[in-house]
Amino acid sequence: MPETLIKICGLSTPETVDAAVDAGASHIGLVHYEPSPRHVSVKQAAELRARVPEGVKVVLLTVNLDPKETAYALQDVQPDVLQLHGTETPEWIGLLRQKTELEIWKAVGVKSRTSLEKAAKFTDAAHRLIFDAPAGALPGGNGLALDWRLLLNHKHQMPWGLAGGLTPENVADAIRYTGAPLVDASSGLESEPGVKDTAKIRSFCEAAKSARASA
Ligand SMILES: O=C(O)c1ccccc1N[C@@H]1O[C@H](COP(=O)(O)O)[C@@H](O)[C@H]1O
Repeated sequence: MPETLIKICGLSTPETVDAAVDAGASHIGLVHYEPSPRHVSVKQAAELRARVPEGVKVVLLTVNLDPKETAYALQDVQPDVLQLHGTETPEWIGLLRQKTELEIWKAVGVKSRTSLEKAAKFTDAAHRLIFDAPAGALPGGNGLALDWRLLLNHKHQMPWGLAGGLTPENVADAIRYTGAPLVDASSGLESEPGVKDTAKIRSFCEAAKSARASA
């Protein structure tokens, strides 16, 4: 069984970035979205990005950011992946893909099997889908889980990942139940909104790795 990829998102300090790298995360997520308690400016994101060693990928997360701001952020941060967590269309993502070599992930809120079927429209546009709970107070990062049963027997047409309310306590079950090739967590690893807890980051990575080993 291939390794489950682990994305730790919403990191905003050097200490928590280092903790996620040391714990074995494959992806470090930086949220550039002002309404979020995890928002980092382009300058902060570029500084955090610079600490991440080769071999660990950096994901810049934006929400309906306009094309000029997106270009500016990509140029300064130089992420490996751009995660789009708003209502970006396949057409817009397709245009972006023509202009950059970057890997692009599209987050999709899943409330029914229909949501999964509709996500097929991103097949030729994005490189990976991130299945999250439907939007709440924020478009994501609400600590809400989607109904994992919806993913059972779903025929995935492209690479994907599971997000939404993942914690050190439930991530192993999530991996075994859904077979997710990538898990993505943010608010479940915090002591308060926007404040990551390094012990939770470590426990999450350990639990995800042990689930992969026992699957
Ligand atoms: O983390 C945020 O603040 C955020 C803001 C806007 C869009 C997405 C956001 N986070 C992403 O949402 C999912 C699920 O997060 P959670 O584990 O339920 O808190 C994940 O991809 C986060 O990176």
